Amino acid sequence: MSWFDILQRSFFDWDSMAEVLPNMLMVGLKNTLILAVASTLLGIVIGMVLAVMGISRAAWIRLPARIYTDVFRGLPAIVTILLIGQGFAGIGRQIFGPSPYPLGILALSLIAGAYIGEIFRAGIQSVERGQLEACRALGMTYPKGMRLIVIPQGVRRVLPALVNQFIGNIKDSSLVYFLGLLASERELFRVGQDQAVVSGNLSPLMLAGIFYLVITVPLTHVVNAIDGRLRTGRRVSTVTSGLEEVRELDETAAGNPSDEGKEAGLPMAIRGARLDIVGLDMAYGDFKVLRGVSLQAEAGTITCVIGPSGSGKSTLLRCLNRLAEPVSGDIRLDGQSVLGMKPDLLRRRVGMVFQQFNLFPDHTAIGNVELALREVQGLSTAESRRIAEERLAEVGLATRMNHRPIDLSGGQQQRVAIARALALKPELMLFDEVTSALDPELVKGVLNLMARLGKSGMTMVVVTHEMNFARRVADQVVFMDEGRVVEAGSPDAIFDNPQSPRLQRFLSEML
Ligand SMILES: Nc1ncnc2c1ncn2[C@@H]1O[C@H](COP(=O)(O)OP(=O)(O)OP(=O)(O)O)[C@@H](O)[C@H]1O
Repeated sequence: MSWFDILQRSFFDWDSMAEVLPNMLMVGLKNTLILAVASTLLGIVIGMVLAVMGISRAAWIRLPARIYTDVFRGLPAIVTILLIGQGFAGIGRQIFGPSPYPLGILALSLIAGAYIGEIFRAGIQSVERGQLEACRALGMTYPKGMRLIVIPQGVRRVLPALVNQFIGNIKDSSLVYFLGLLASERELFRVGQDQAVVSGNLSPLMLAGIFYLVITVPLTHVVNAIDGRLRTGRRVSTVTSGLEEVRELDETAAGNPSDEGKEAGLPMAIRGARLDIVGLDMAYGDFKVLRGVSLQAEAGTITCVIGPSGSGKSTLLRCLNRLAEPVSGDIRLDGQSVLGMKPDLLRRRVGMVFQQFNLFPDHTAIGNVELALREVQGLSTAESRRIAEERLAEVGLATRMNHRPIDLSGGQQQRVAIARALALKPELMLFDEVTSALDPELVKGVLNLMARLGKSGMTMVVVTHEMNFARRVADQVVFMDEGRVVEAGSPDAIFDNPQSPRLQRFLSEML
């Protein structure tokens, strides 16, 4: 007999394969899928609990999750399966009857949970900090921001790794036969192995191997395709030049002529609050970032904060909506101290726009704007949508409401972020270097929008390096250095008649 014939008889004996095929399908495949699906689902539940524990700030919550993960990831799967399957056999019999099958699922889940927990944790921690900050700035509580934005984004990022885990469970399910499964519970491997003994060749086992590959290989490719699609959504190609964007915005402004009490392009009537900051101190550990900052902003005015890098401008802004907590001093909105308010209630009154936009990438432009209206303000879906459409139209994005952030230019993204903050009708708006991340030709559109907003009655505090903007639109300009307000006054006083040598030097470098 030739080598070819010997190999064919051993591995590809069609008769042996045909004989085992019905059993392979009806018993083996069914049981393998039940074992793998059930243990992955239970593993996902265990993994999610472990991941949430693992990112807790409390060490006593993190520690048990760590120990669990180390133990179940460190032990060989077969050891865990035997320890659980045989160690708990008596209890298992009382609960589940003579079948060791449920204990097999439990053992596989405990192992999968340890890996899935680490996968989830890595995914959640890979979501940019700005996403949670944006949630909090919109008035969401920490758990709500995690549930609605951070965890779904993190989980989506690790979808391929989760599928790998499912594939791992399909393969590990072949170890469960060590528990002595009943004939009706045999999985693919066991069916193949038993028949191999009967037929005297390896063909039934080969067929089991082919079944494993038929399940796992296409699955990997399908999930990679789904992952790619989820990552970007349906891409819309819209290349708009920055100059075109400015024209669009100008048209929006002209298309909404001012009514009584309403400004061009921003028909929403806004009532700004008066802001008083009194002797504010803030420190990161021992490092004092703000030192006795005091300043007032009348309702409906624009205050531009300028100063060198590291002077504490962003920190001051973050104290105003309590993304950073001051050490001492006071902040008052219309005379009411914000330090006694619940932060999420305060943030419904104080909107914030960030340098990096921090839009939610999985949501469209309109989805970004309506989310907090629904989830924070509790408005109906229809009402949230109506308001979101209005706000987006006002910032010149009526035709791009269904675009995802990835399909918008930086300037358009920043305008969505402004619309998102405006939708909650804040009394005070904070802008943290909102044009610094934009290409130069996109800056003008955003600045023009902010200038229009400033005329609408909104109180605005704007941290900016755009000196021309500050000179043109600010009611007052505040110069900060080393955590202190060094000089504050009208744009003319600050830019044309600076008093302190530090401001003079700063301006000579900036202008
Ligand atoms: N989370 C933090 N932990 C520790 N130090 C921080 C933190 N955030 C900011 N700082 C430090 O606090 C100081 C003030 O930072 P802040 O961002 O408020 O300054 P800034 O004037 O806004 O600067 P820039 O214009 O560069 O953003 C800097 O020295 C910065 O390194």
